[in-house]
Amino acid sequence: IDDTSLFKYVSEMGNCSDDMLNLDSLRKSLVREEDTIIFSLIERAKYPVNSPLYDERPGFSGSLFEFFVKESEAVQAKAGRYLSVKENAFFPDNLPPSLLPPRGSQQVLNPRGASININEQILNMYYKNLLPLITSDGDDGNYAITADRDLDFLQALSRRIHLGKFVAEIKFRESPQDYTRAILAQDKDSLMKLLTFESVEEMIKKRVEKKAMVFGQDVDLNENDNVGNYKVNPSVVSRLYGEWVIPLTKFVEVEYLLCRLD
Ligand SMILES: O=C(O)C(=O)C[C@]1(C(=O)O)C=C[C@@H](O)C=C1
Repeated sequence: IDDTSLFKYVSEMGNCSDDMLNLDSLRKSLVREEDTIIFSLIERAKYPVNSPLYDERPGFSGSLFEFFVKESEAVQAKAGRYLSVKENAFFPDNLPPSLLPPRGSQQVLNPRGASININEQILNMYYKNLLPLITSDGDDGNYAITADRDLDFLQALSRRIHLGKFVAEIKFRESPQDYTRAILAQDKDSLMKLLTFESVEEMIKKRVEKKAMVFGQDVDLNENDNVGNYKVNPSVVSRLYGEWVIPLTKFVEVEYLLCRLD
């Protein structure tokens, strides 16, 4: 792709928001999403694992949790949630249409890349790795509120991870030549190397651990009373980012770039 066609592509993007096209401000959005993710993790960790919520149940064609998510997503779809390219449903098939009209198209992304949805992978990671790590054993019967906390947490994770599409778009626009070479060769390893900044990743892992200490401490009026008492183990939050959030964001970035020139 030469500079002229890149310029044409960028100018055709028309009314895209500046915030989504600048790596610094997009990174600020990722930092803000950390707060949402950590608070929703703390909220979910208040309840035990409540495993019957996730078991197949007669009458629900799946688990109670799946039923809860599908019904919640249907309401949110009607209220326009999925009109935003930043939102991806966990069960996107058969969602009802929005009752609100679309809010002016934001065609920042390549249309094929924009439709990438790895929520199935996020959900599997959640059941298999995350829930056992952040919850205690047990069943207190509070299934509806537990499912509500799960969904909040999952939506925050999903939003953060799928912002990788925007990060990838910006990176492509910043170095079109380097990326084009790797995209034409469909070379995932080179793409992964090009988009990786290890120092940024290290900083994120340290910052989320610190945020977990600050957000998760017990606050009372006697100073120093609760030092070291946290609602979730801060190292679990750093692990969450190091093992899942950042790798899945990078996976989305690579998938996006692979179809960027389609
Ligand atoms: O900030 C970036 O450059 C990103 O691509 C995002 C991100 C992340 O997931 O936080 C992913 C890859 C980079 O190595 C650093 C950070």
